[in-house]
This record gives sequence, structure tokens and C-alpha cells, in this order.
Amino acid sequence: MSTTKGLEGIVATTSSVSSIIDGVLTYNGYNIDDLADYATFEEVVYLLWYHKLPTKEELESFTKELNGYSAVPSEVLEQLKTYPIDKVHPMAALRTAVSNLALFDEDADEMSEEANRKKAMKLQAQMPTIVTAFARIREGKEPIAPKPELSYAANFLYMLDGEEPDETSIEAFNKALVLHADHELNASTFTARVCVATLSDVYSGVTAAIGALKGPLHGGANERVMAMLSEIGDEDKVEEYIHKALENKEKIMGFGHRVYKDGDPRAKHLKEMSRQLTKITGESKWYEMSVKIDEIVTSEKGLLPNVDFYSASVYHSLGIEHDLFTPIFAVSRVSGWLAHILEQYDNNRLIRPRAEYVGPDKQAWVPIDKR
Ligand SMILES: CC(=O)SCCNC(=O)CCNC(=O)[C@H](O)C(C)(C)COP(=O)(O)OP(=O)(O)OC[C@H]1O[C@@H](n2cnc3c(N)ncnc32)[C@H](O)[C@@H]1OP(=O)(O)O
Ligand SMILES: O=C([O-])CC(=O)C(=O)O
Repeated sequence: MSTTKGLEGIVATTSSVSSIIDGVLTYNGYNIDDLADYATFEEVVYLLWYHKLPTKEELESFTKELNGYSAVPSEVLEQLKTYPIDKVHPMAALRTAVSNLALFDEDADEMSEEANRKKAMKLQAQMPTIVTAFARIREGKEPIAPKPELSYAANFLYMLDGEEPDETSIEAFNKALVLHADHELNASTFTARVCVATLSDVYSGVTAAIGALKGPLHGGANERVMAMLSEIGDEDKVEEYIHKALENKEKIMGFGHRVYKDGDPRAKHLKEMSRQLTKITGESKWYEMSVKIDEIVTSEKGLLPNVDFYSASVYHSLGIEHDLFTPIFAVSRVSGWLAHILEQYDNNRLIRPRAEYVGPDKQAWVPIDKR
């Protein structure tokens, strides 16, 4: 048996949801650069789930159906209030609440394609409601009900702040959602597929995926990028901080990637958004610091920024609390998880690789009082 640490380079499934070929990311054959510039997030969700861009009518009816599911069962909202809110990370709250949603869906274990697509709709619609409700509850505020007439991006910002956002914020947030929606067989998507390949239910797959996204080597990196920027605090201190971190062999959050070695195609969009938004907020220092970190890490380690690096200053500029960055990633990525879950059910086989055993052999049993 031979092993490949971290399954690097192993092709574990076929998929027609998204691809990374020669450093180019496409969703169902559409280049991410075009989608980032032109698509609404709702169109992207449709594309990922139905493998085609919707017509105007299809998009209207899809959006209407999605919006119709955005209210979360009151039991789930009430239980959010019982979490130890001053200690709980919003990703842990989201993981628990999504698992909890299954308890209030009588079709949670119904496995027909129709039932699974309906659950996909519910999860996509309800995750923003949960994240924003939790963010408000912990500030002692009441959750705000979604407005069905607002877009997915606008609704999230509205439910967070209670005020309808301006066009610039909606556009930026929509673009961030589009850029994070899917990414081939990343760790959380693989987790979702492994889970549902046992023929477990959609809620279990998404709950498992949230757990995987939470880690700092994956989606959890964006919050840590902002923590690093805040800790450095000033452009003058970047050089010393980064050199010291590299000398200590620390990982610089938001850099490096398992698949992209010549750069993450999403990063340039987020970099430009960071430049524009920090200018608007009068806090260009976050952008300037980020660019300086980027220059040093790239020239000294040959590592390029990934999707998590510039997204940190983008979300900060939109006034979003730093520990909500990863839940926002989840609110977008659930579209990809669901596409992969549906694809997995459609052509399922249990995912069960092997491990090369490297432990001791031929051990003689020792009774407990002789150990
Ligand atoms: C949405 C996403 O999930 S994007 C990724 C988000 N994660 C991060 O930004 C966390 C920081 N980055 C990393 O930890 C890694 O680059 C990963 C997890 C993204 C990719 O990991 P892998 O493909 O396993 O690369 P691995 O961790 O083996 O790194 C290879 C070498 O580069 C170094 N390296 C990789 N990333 C970084 C980094 N961000 N900072 C400093 N050194 C790094 C490693 O220390 C290692 O060095 P070594 O060979 O001297 O031991
Ligand atoms: O693909 C990966 O390994 C991580 C990543 O960039 C993502 O999930 O967006």
C-alpha cells in the first residue's frame, strides 16, 4: 500500500459542479471571472444545482421559492437564545442550529430527489437567517425577519443591521458570495460527500461540512487574517511582524493553497474590492497593510494569497464583525455543498478509502492488573 499525505493530487470522484484546470476556476464551465463580474448569487446557486444558467422566468420562480423558505422554525430561533452566547463561536452556533433544523423538518430523512431538493432550498434560505439572528441575539437584539423582496445578498445585510444596505455594499457582498460558492473537492465539500455517501440525510451532510469549514486551515482562515491585521495595527509594523512570524515557522493566514500554486483566481477580485471599499470607509490602511503582507510573503515564501486573504478586509469594510466572516463563507458555500450532495446521491457509492497500518504488530494480551 502507498499513502499520499492529505490525499494530495488524488482524484476521488467525478463531478460536473465546478472545476479547477490549469489554475482556472469554473462553475459548470462558466469562468469565475465572468460570474464575479455579472452574476447574482441566486443565478449561481441555480447554476450549481441545475447545471445551467436560468432564464428570467426560471430565476424568478427559483428566487420566489427560495425566499419562501427563509423563515426559520420558531423552536430553532428560540433555542439559539439558550446557547451560552458570550462563549460560543458563531460557527459552532451555526453547526448546532443547522443540525437542529433537521429535528423540525418532518422530511429530514425522506430520501426522494424531490424531498432532497426541497431540503436544499430550505437550508440555502435559512442559513442567513440563522447567522444573522445569532449575531443579533448575542447583542441583546431581536432577530429580524427576512424581506422576501430583497436579494439574497441584500437580505443578509438587512437582517444583520436592520437597515436596508446601500447598492455598493449589496454589490460587494453579492460578489463575495459568488466567489465563495463552490470549489471542487475542498475539505468541507469532501466531508459533505463522505457523509451523504453513507446515505445519511442532507442535514447531516451540511452539518458535517460546517464542522470542516470551521478549521483555520480552511474557511476559518478569513477571521484569522483580520485578527492578524488588527494585531499588526499599522503599515509600519508589517515588515517586522511578518519576518518574525516566518522565522518562527508560523503559517501566515490567507496564503498558500493545496491546488493553486500560481495564485487563486478569486483573490484578485477580492483585492480590488478591498481597495475600493477601504477607500470608501476611509480605512485604506487595511488594504495597504494587506498589500504589504502580500508582497513580503510572495517574495520570501513564494506563497500567494488565497480567497481568505483579501476577503477579510472586504468584510471588515462592510462593517461585519470578524467572527461572522466564516459563517458568511458557509452561507455562500452551502450552495456548493448542496450541489455536491445532490450529485453524490445521484450516482452514489460508499466512500471508504484504506489506511496503511503503521502501529505495533503481534502484541500479546496483558490482563488489566498486569499492565
Ligand atoms: C478557503 C480555503 O480553504 S483557502 C486556504 C485557507 N487556509 C489558510 O490560509 C491557512 C494558511 N495556509 C495553509 O495552512 C496551507 O497553505 C494550506 C492548508 C492552505 C494548504 O496546505 P498544504 O497543501 O497541505 O501545504 P502545506 O501545509 O504542506 O505547506 C507546504 C509548505 O509551505 C508552507 N506553508 C504553506 N502555507 C503557508 C503559509 N500560509 N504560511 C507560511 N508557510 C506556509 C508550509 O509550512 C510547508 O513548509 P515546509 O515544506 O517547510 O514544511
Ligand atoms: O479548495 C480548497 O482546498 C480550499 C478553497 O480554496 C475553498 O474551499 O474555496
